Amino acid sequence: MSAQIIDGKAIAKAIREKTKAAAARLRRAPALAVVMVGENPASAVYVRNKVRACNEVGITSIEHRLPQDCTDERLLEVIKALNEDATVDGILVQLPLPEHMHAGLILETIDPNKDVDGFHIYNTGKLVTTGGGFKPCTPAGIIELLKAIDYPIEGKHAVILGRSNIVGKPLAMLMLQENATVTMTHSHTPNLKHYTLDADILVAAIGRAKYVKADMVKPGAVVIDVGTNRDENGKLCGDVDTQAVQEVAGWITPVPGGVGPMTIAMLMHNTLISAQKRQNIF
Ligand SMILES: Nc1nc2c(c(=O)[nH]1)N[C@@H](CN(C=O)c1ccc(C(=O)N[C@@H](CCC(=O)O)C(=O)O)cc1)CN2
Repeated sequence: MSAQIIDGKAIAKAIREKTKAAAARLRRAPALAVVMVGENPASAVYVRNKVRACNEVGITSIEHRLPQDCTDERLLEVIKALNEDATVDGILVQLPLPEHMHAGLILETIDPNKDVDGFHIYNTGKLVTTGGGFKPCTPAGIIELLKAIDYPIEGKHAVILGRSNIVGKPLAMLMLQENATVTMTHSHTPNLKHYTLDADILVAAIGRAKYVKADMVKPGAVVIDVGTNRDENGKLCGDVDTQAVQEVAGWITPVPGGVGPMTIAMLMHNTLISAQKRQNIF
C-alpha cells in the first residue's frame, strides 16, 4: 500500500484565492502588522513568506523589524501603537522571541480582536470553551487539510505527539470540537507506540527529524507531519520518516508542502475575518 499525499500547497492556494476574492469586496484592504525581533534565519523565511502571501491576496502588510537586543518595553510600545491604530486589522509577533524577552507578557498585550495568530489567552479561553475566537493557524490548517480530503473526524482517535502552545494543545481542542477522541502524548509518555498504533489520525509535532517510523503507524491512518527539521544532509524534513511511513499510512502530508503552507493561508484567512468584523460585514 502507498499512502495518498495530502497536497497542502494546493489546498492552501485555494484558501488564499477565496481570501483574495473576499478581501477585494471590502471597503478597505485588510492590514496585517508583522513584527519580528532579531535575526533568526528560519523566522526571516516565514516572515518573508507571510508578506509575500499578503501581497498575493490583497492584504496590506506592515513590517516592524526590531533588533536582537530589543527590550520587552520597546516591543510593548510597538504593540500598543498597533493596537490603537484603527487601520490595522491583525497583529502578529513572530516566534520564537529572543530568550531574554517574555513572550507571555508580549502576546497578552496584543488586542485580542487583532490577535490573528490566536495566541492571546482570551482566544485560548474561547478555544477551550465556546469557540468563536481566532484559532491558531497551524492547528486550524490541519483541520482544513482533513476537511479537504473529506476525512470524517467525528468518532476517530486523534493522537497528537507534542504539547506546545502553538500546535499540540490548541489542536487537541479543535479535534474535540470536531468530536474526535483525543490523546495527547509528549516526551514523558511511556510506551508511545501503544498510543500511536491506535491512532486513526496521527499528528507529529515534536520537532525531532524522522522520529515517527513505519512500525508506529496503524495501517490506513492519516499521518500529519508538522515538523520542520534538517536531516543529516541538511535537507528539510519533518518529524515523520515519510519514505517508510507512506507504505503503511492511508494519507500523509509531505514536508515541505503539507502543513507549512496551511499555516500561512490560515493567517490570511484570520486577517480577512478580523477586517470583515471591523468593517461590520458580519
Ligand atoms: N507568530 C507565529 N510564530 C510562529 C508560528 C506562527 O503560527 N505564528 N508558527 C511557526 C513558524 N511558521 C509561521 O510562523 C511557519 C513554519 C513553516 C512554514 C512553512 O511554510 N514551511 C514550509 C517549508 C519552509 C522552509 O523551506 O523552511 C513547508 O512546510 O512547506 C510556514 C510558517 C513558529 N513560529
